[in-house]
Amino acid sequence: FQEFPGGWSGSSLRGGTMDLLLLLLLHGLLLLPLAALLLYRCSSTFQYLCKMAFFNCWIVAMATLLSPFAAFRGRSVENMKLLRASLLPLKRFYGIRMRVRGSERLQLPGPFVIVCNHQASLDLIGMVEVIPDRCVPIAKRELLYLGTVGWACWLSGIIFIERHRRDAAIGVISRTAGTMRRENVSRLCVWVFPEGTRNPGRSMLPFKRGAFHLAVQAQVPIVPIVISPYCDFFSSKEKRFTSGTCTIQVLPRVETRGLSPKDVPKLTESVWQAMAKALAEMSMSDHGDQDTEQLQLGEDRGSPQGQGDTAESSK
Ligand SMILES: CCCCCCCCCCCCCC(=O)SCCNC(=O)CCNC(=O)[C@H](O)C(C)(C)COP(=O)(O)OP(=O)(O)OC[C@H]1O[C@@H](n2cnc3c(N)ncnc32)[C@H](O)[C@@H]1OP(=O)(O)O
Ligand SMILES: CCCCCCCC/C=C\CCCCCCCC(=O)OC[C@@H](O)COP(=O)(O)O
Repeated sequence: FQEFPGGWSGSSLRGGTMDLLLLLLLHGLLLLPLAALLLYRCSSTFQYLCKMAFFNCWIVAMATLLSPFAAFRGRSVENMKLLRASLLPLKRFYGIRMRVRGSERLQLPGPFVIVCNHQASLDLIGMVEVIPDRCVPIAKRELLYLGTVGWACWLSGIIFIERHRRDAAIGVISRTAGTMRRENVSRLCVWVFPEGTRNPGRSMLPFKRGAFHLAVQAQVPIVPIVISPYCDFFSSKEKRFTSGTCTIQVLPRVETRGLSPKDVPKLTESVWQAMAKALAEMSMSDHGDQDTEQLQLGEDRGSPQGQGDTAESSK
């Protein structure tokens, strides 16, 4: 290499450039987290995206970690305990305060079907707050293809249906009813989102009938659960996700003993009405807050089989 005036050689010049690049890279590495932090503080959209990314990453990470342990047991509803435990901390990360009302209504000795409104994937956080032991959700088949998440769901006994293949879905539901009847001794409960898809906001879609056929076929009670609207702290449309309070209201159970398939439309409608009323009351009051008096009035007026009181637990 040719000598430069001042004694700089080509290689030392290249070395200097490398040093400069390294310095810039180091600054970049230091500045990037700072910039991200600043953006997180200033932009609610960025905050929403980060929180949702964390939600999905957490689920994938937990599924990947836990599936091998669950696999030791094989496909079993007992694995739901692992899945539940892994999702329980999420509410703390997000600063979501959960209030559960009427949880004693879930302490039934026999099997039953839970029906719950479905606003967003965030419902998982509410679901794990109240889901009883030996209870499996019915989920869309697409979840089965989400790698380790699908594997974890399958190992936990989650029931998959193809929503667009009605006959196949009805077949799965009938077999589930059979299992519920057979496993009467060791009680199996099923959790269904009867809207059949996510529906953000303060209203509910008309219910699909599968959950109600299931309960009638198995001759087991239906326990409706209403999760208060997330609007105060979460909106996927507005890309907003802050901390907040969520109320989960367990409604009185509805008996199905003696009912036949022809009673299903009326049964579906009456449960929808009871849940819509509870949801409307929650929407009107702050954070889905409701006083006990209102609830008891609701029970007297509304549901066919009012049971239990309205104990509240705040977690
Ligand atoms: C760490 C790892 C963590 C992992 C976390 C993951 C956790 C996962 C959590 C999981 C969360 C996942 C959350 C999710 O994935 S939510 C999505 C999945 N859930 C659902 O789809 C809800 C259940 N679906 C239904 O109930 C639908 O009814 C089906 C799919 C069955 C049909 O839908 P469709 O739109 O076609 O119908 P329709 O309801 O208007 O009914 C039409 C006709 O069919 C009759 N009919 C219906 N059913 C039955 C029956 N069983 N026996 C006899 N007849 C039946 C009915 O009476 C009616 O006839 P008629 O009365 O008009 O004459
Ligand atoms: C090899 C493949 C690798 C795949 C990588 C997996 C990435 C998966 C990321 C996150 C998994 C999160 C799963 C959350 C499940 C939430 C359940 C849920 O809310 O399902 C929606 C369903 O009720 C209704 O769906 P639609 O509203 O009809 O739509």
